Amino acid sequence: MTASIETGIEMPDNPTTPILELMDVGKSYGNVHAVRGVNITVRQGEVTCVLGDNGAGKSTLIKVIAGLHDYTDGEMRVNGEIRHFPSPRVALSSGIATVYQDLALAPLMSVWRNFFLGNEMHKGILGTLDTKSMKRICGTELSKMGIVIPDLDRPVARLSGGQRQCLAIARAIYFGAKVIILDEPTAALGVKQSGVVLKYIVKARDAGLGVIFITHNPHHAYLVGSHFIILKLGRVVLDEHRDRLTLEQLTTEMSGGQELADLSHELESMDPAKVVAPTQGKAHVAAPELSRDELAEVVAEEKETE
Ligand SMILES: Nc1ncnc2c1ncn2[C@@H]1O[C@H](COP(=O)(O)OP(=O)(O)OP(=O)(O)O)[C@@H](O)[C@H]1O
Repeated sequence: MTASIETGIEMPDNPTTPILELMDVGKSYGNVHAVRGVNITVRQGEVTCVLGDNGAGKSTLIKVIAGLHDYTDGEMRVNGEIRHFPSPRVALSSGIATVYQDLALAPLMSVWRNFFLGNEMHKGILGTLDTKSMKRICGTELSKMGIVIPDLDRPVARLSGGQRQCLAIARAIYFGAKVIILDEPTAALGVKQSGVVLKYIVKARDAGLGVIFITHNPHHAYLVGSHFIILKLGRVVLDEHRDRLTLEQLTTEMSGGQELADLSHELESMDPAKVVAPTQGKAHVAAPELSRDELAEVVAEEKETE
């Protein structure tokens, strides 16, 4: 193992060995197959984007990698070794950190207290809190990753959503993450704040981490992603590297891809004269108009079948 100069994070000696690999991984809850046959390779210095609609299996995938649930099929390898994590703590000690949407920050506590929450530094025989060192390290780590928070005593509740996300990510990196899973980090943010987080994802990537970016948003994913996986009903329906995929293709695939194309053809083939504009909130299709002769034919046919 070697340590990255920037972050002090241990990296595999052979950089070609993926940090994390899922091979045909499946997870069932009783009869419900939440994910099936999932293959994902996460490498250091790459952002792997996992996209999918509601119910696609994203949360289940996070839970499997983060050690909340064990997988029921396939293999998960960390640095080439097959692993089953019995708990999130074990996943974390193996360098896999997850930043959930609720961030696990204490809003009324200061920035530096949150940075060290659960990992406080102590000094002297009385074991008093080493406030000075914690503030110094917190400031250095945040500025190393390009986050400027002038007052580290400020309560976290007074930071912007983007800054809070970055603080949670910086904390995970400082405490040894090699793979960082970001659960929809831009979902609740506006454009500017999303930009703050996306820049930070790039910084984490450039510091040599393997980033798994879970999102609904193909535009955000495409700005930072090295490769893209779309899950649908628990299966991988797209797995492509950036150089083989355009934003347009990714957006189309995310919004339904082939299904939308089929629907579009179906709609185009419908006679517009037979589709009536919505009336009082209800769309209806007009009954086909028949000529007198056609009507007589239909009546005759119906009589025959009676
Ligand atoms: N604990 C559980 N027990 C039974 N079924 C579950 C459980 N958790 C998830 N599922 C099912 O597994 C499938 C995938 O759910 P999952 O929550 O992983 O999807 P998701 O992509 O994260 O969706 P969302 O974006 O809505 O959170 C769904 O059909 C869901 O109902």
